[in-house]
Amino acid sequence: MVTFKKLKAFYWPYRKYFFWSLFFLIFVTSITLIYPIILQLTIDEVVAKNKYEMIPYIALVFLILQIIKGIATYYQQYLGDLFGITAVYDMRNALYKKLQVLSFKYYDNAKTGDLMSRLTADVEGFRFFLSFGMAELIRTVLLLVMSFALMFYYSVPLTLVTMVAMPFLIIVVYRFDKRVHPAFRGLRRSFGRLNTRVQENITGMNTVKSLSKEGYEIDRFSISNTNYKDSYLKTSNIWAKFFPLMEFIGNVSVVLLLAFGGYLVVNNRLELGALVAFFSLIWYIMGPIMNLGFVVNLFSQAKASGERLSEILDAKEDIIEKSTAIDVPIKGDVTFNHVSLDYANDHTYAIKDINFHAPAGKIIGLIGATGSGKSTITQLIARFYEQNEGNVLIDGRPIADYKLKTLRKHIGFVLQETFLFSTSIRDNIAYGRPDISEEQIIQAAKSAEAHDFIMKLPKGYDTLLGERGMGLSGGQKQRIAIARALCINPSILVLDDATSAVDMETEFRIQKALKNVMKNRTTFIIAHRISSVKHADEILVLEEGQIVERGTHKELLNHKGLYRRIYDIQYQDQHAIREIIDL
Ligand SMILES: Nc1ncnc2c1ncn2[C@@H]1O[C@H](COP(=O)(O)OP(=O)(O)OP(=O)(O)O)[C@@H](O)[C@H]1O
Repeated sequence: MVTFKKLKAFYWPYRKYFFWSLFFLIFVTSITLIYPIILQLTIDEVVAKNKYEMIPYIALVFLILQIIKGIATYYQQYLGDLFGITAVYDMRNALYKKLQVLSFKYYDNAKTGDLMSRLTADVEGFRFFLSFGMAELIRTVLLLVMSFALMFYYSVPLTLVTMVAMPFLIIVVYRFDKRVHPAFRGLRRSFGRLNTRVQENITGMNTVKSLSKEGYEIDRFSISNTNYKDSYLKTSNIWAKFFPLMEFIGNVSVVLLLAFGGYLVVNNRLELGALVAFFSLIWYIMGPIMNLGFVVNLFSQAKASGERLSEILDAKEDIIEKSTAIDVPIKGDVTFNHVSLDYANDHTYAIKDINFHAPAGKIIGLIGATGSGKSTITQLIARFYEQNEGNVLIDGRPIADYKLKTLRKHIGFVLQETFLFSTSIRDNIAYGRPDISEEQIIQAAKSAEAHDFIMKLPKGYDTLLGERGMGLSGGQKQRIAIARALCINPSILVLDDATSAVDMETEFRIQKALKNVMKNRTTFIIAHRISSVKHADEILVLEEGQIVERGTHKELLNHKGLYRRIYDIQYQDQHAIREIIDL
C-alpha cells in the first residue's frame, strides 16, 4: 500500500474517471445478477402459473436490461482505460524528466536494460492494474458477496450443500497459484535473458565477427531459446493440468446442486425457478474464485512495478542547483583550488589536490597516462560530478553559484566516444542549438574539417545516420562532434582525446582550423599525443591524479621529467618510422 500511496500524485488527480468507472461496474454487476432473478421469476411466476401473456413483457425488460448493460460496460471499460492511461502518461513524463536530471553518478551504476524495462514493462504493468486489475478485484468481491447473498436468500440448506466442494476448489486454486507464479516469473526471466542475448549480440556484432565467434553465439542463443521453450511448456503444463481439475470441482458442485436441489423441489421445499437460478449463481461464484489468483497476481505485480518506478522517482539528485543560482554570461576563467575527487568515497582519489588557473581564452593541455585523472578534471568544470574537497571557480565564482543550464551551455564537450543520434547529419551538428542557421552549421563543420567529407556523401547534410552513427568512420564521427560543440559557441571548450581517431594529417588540419575557433575560448585539450598539446599556453602533466609538472612545451622539454620522457618515446617512434621509410 505504501507504494500506491507514494505514486498517488499520478493517479489521484484522475480519480473521477475511476469512480465513474466504478459506478458503471457496480451497475453492470448488478444487472448480471438480475439475470438469474428474471429466470426464477419467469419459471415460478409465469410458466408455473400459466401467465404466458407476461412473456413478451419479460422479454422486453430483459432486452432493455441487456442494452443498458452494454452501454454501461462500454463506459466502465473506457473510463477504466482512461484512468489508467492518463495516470501513466504523467508518470512516464515524470520518469523521463527525472532521467534527464539524474547525475552521471547515478548512470555509472545503472544498467541500460534494467532502466528500459522499468520505463516500459513496469509502467505498463502498473497501467494494467489501474485500468483493469483494480476494477477486476472489486468486481470479483462484488460478484461473490452478491451471489452468496442471493443464494442464501433462495435457500440456505441448498447453498450450504452446494458449497461443500468449495474448500477443495480453494485448495486447488491456492496450489495452482503457488506453482504458476514462480513458473510465470521464470518465463519472464527466461524471456529477458533471450532478449539480452539478442541485444548484446547485435551491439557487439563487430567483436563477434572479428573473433569468429558466430558458432559460439549461435550455441549460446540456442541454449537461451531452449530454456525459454522449456519454461513455456512448464507453465503451459501447469495450466493444462489445473484447469480441468478446477472445472471438475465446479461440476461436482453442480451435481450436488442437482441432486439436493432436485430433492428439495420434488418435496416442494424449493421452487423450480430458484433451482434454475442457482445454476447461474454457482458459476458466478466459481468463476471469481478461479480468477482470484490472477487478480491477486495483478495486484502484486503492480506493487512490484510501482516499487521499481518509485526507486527512479525517489533517486537522489546529488548535483543540486541552488535556489539562488544565477544565469549570467560566462567568460571562461577557470580556477581549481585544492580540488580532490574520490568517486566511490573509498579513499581512492581519482584526482588529489589539483591547483591551476586557466585565464579566459587560454589553452590548457592535459597529458598523462590512462587513468591519471585528465577527464575527471574537465568533468568537474561542468559539475557532472561534485568534488569532495576544494573549490572550482569560473570567472571567480564557485560553479555551484551558476544555474546548471548556464554552466553547461557555455561549455562545449567533445568526448573520446562520440554519440550520434539516428537523425540527419545536420540535426546532429545542430543538436545543442536547433535554432542555428544553415550557414553557421556549415561554418562549424568547416572548422571541424568535416564539411568536405559530408559534401561527398550522396545526401550531404541530409544524410541519415544509422544507430550510434553507423556508416561513418571513427574520425568522421569525431569531426561531427567537434562541429556540434562549436555550434553552441561555448566560452569553454573541452576536447577530450577528440582527435584520437583521426590521422596525423587530419589532426593537423583540425588544429589549424580550431586555432581560429579557440581564440576567444578557454580550451582544455586532453591528449595522449604531444603534438596535440604542444601549442597550449600551459600544459599540466598528470600522474596518478596529481599534477607532477606544469609549463609550456618548451619549459617542460627542458625540465627533463615525465613530459620529456613521453616526448622522447613518441619522438623515437617517429624517428624509427622515418628510418624504416628511408631504408
Ligand atoms: N565514473 C567513475 N566512477 C568511478 N571511478 C571513475 C569514474 N571515472 C573515472 N574513474 C576512475 O578515476 C580515475 C581517473 O579517471 P579519468 O577518466 O579521469 O582518467 P583519464 O586520465 O582521463 O584516462 P584516459 O586517458 O584513459 O581517458 C581512474 O582510476 C578511473 O578508474
